[in-house]
Amino acid sequence: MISMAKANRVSSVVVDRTRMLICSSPILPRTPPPTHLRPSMDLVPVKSFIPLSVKAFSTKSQPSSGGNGLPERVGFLGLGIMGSPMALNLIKAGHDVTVWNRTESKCDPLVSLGAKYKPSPEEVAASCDVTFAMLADPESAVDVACGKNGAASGMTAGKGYVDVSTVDGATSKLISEHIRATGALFLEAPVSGSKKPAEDGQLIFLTAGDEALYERVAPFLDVMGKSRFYLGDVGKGAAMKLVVNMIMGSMMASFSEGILLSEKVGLDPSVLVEVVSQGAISAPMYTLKGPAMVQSKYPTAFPLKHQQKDLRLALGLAESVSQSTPIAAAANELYKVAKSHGLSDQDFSAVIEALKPK
Ligand SMILES: NC(=O)C1=CN([C@@H]2O[C@H](COP(=O)(O)OP(=O)(O)OC[C@H]3O[C@@H](n4cnc5c(N)ncnc54)[C@H](OP(=O)(O)O)[C@@H]3O)[C@@H](O)[C@H]2O)C=CC1
Ligand SMILES: O=CC(=O)O
Repeated sequence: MISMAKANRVSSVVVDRTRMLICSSPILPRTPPPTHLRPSMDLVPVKSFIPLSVKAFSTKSQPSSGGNGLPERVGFLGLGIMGSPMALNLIKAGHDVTVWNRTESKCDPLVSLGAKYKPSPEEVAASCDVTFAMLADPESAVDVACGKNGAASGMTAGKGYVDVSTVDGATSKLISEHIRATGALFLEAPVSGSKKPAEDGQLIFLTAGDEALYERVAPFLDVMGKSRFYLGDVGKGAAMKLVVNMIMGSMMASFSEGILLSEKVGLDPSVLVEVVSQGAISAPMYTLKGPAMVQSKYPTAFPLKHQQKDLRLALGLAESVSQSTPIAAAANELYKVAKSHGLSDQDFSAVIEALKPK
């Protein structure tokens, strides 16, 4: 179902995976649970632990089968900027997709294209072999997976849960615990790449958790993405994603300062964007967003509130290993100011507004 060119790109990363597994670093030290993980939350209790049987699944990435020879039924929870195009690509590729979203109306376009609808995460999980979740933040990811009528309540042995939201490692481990207690398998698989790569099936998956599930869902990841990395134990995928987005948030803050400084000293900021694009610090992100930023336009691809969330979580990760991150800490403050100016739902490039005199 994927083109040969795409298949080749994907397979080259899979070969590299062996090296990545060998190079993986020790597990990070434990950190105190964040507020949304504390016991006051209305979570469905973890059932008694059922040992995993990785032998239950093939270690080959295809064919995609629910273990009964029939095609896997795929669930998708969370149809925001990212989840909608990801689920759409699965439908377009001919998969049997069942969707749920908190705001039900967002399911309609996908249902009109052939998706099934279920009224709760639990019912999606119960009716599907593998369920993906693409949710806003740690709180919503935990609620949808482990809360009342959450996905874990519909999980049983033989099923799989793949959380592609950007969350911290502690959140991912909590969700993993709830899912695995049902006998099902868990994979965290946050994505690098924004709205357009999601639409184009060009995301980069940063996965960790049950390797048998990684192999099993590889055909789906290959529909939605251009490459995939398997990084080891639960938490490693979350950590990789947070480090990448920490760098990205600082880059955007620095670019914003440059645009405004160039303007103030009488340079044309559009020329600055062009100069940057031709040199060693060129980045697709600058080329894509720079021209609009110069015109004070921020069409939302990656909401600013999510970038600030990622910086916050990355700073927590850094603190847990006593790694100094002063640049990211300063950038985080800037995104917080931007949020206080009502820019949460704008693209994260709107952080430049926080540097303008009000
Ligand atoms: N946009 C991007 O460029 C990228 C985003 N990401 C990450 O992917 C995730 C999703 O991002 P994106 O699609 O942009 O975000 P959106 O804000 O567009 O969508 C968020 C989704 O989460 C749901 N949601 C939020 N709160 C709750 C809740 N309490 N209970 C149930 N569902 C809830 C929303 O439901 P509803 O529709 O009802 O509001 C919606 O489906 C985030 O973790 C983000 O950091 C990763 C890579 C790129
Ligand atoms: O998380 C955002 C992205 O562009 O990647």
